[in-house]
Amino acid sequence: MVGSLLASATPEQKCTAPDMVGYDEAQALLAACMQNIPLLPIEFVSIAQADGRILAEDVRAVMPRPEADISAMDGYAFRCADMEKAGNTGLPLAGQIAAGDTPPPLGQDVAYGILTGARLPVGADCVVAQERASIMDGRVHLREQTARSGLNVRRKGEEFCKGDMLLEHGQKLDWRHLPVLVHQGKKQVAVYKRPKICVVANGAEFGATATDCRTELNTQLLAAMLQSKGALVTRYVCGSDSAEDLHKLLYQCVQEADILITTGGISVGQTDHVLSVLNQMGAKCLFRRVKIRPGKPMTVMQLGQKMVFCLPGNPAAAAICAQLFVVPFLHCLVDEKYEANASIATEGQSRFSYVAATDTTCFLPVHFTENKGENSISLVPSVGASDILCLTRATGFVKVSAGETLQVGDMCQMIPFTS
Ligand SMILES: Nc1nc2c(c(=O)[nH]1)N[C@H]1C(S)=C(S)[C@@H](COP(=O)(O)OP(=O)(O)OC[C@H]3O[C@@H](n4cnc5c(N)ncnc54)[C@H](O)[C@@H]3O)O[C@H]1N2
Ligand code: MOO
Repeated sequence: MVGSLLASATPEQKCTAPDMVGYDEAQALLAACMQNIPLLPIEFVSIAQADGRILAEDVRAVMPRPEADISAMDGYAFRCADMEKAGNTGLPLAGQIAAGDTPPPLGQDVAYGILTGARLPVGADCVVAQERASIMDGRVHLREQTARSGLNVRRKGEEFCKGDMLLEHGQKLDWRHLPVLVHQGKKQVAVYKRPKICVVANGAEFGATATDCRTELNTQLLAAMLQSKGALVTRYVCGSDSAEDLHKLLYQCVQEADILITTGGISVGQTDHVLSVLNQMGAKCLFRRVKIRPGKPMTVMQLGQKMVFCLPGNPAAAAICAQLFVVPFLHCLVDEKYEANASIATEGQSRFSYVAATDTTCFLPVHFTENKGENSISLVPSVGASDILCLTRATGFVKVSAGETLQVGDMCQMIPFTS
């Protein structure tokens, strides 16, 4: 089998689109293509189902929080000026207010017992904790503490006022955002539909008949990465080197997914069928191969309205290419603008030097540390594009553009890995 493959070596997979484009050109081609791709449709889900979804509306406060002046302590509420005037005689206790009660307005020269979370009577402007007061003959006396206006009061609107922007469109929702939505009385929230993605690995080394069997890794890696961006991912493996098998699988995936991602089989080897199979299916290349390391075989195609990202097979290359091209693409489906590496880069001083070849933009796994206000970025040792352990040691990557040199001590930008 090995002999026959070498003997019958055929020309590499063909594509009429720009081949071996520079990194910036690849990003520009993708950005231009994005202009014709509509945002994802919107759907309404209950708050209980909103975790992990991307918000498709701006949420402004329809009510303030706190909704009224609220006691922050179990104690006594009164008007400061009344207590000051009363001095040693204290103020008579006019009643008790618990959370959930609607108290009557505060009368002149009286105090109320009040519990944490209870609404202050209109007219009261402070609360003294019960351990800092004493009751004698039904009157409240202060111990050691002088009252001041605002003491132990959670002021109406101190967290936010009616009309304030609470959550912005495009926000990925998690447990932190749900109380805000619930507080605003929302039963449902507008979110973007999850794009359906099929991630397809291929290679006979992952099949049951392989004599030198390998463990397929990339579909797990990519599914986790893209699910965290709001996508619904299904994983498939074509465990053979047959173009027909791959064709069948990709055809099925096109029926079920909005976006296709392949990994492996996109280089120039005899069994790299991804490009030719997709071509046969009618897909057109946006760009074929990029002058980057890792990830040179990275190819993007369009099959009708559907995008197909053909990632390299080497796991670290697949991961970096997904971060560079697929994650910004997903971000763009819920935002109007395409931004490569939309995540905010972190600046630090390089602890290493690196010279990028004149024609290749390099992406290096790095570790970011902060010590006494000094940000450092160190190179994570890696044996190359197949290295999976280096990904666990790295917090992100640094781009060194083609022909550029990074020196020790230079300021550089780490693009953090998105989870
Ligand atoms: N003559 C040339 N050979 C290669 C070139 C080249 O330009 N000329 N490019 C090299 C580069 S760079 C890369 S990257 C690889 C990528 O090739 P493919 O994307 O076609 O990937 P495969 O050949 O299928 O696999 C490469 C490597 O990765 C392993 N792999 C593949 N898929 C997975 C997976 N899902 N999980 C785990 N590991 C996977 C596979 O077993 C191979 O070891 O091509 C170079 N060759
Ligand atoms: O470009 Mo490849 O991804 O280095 O092995």
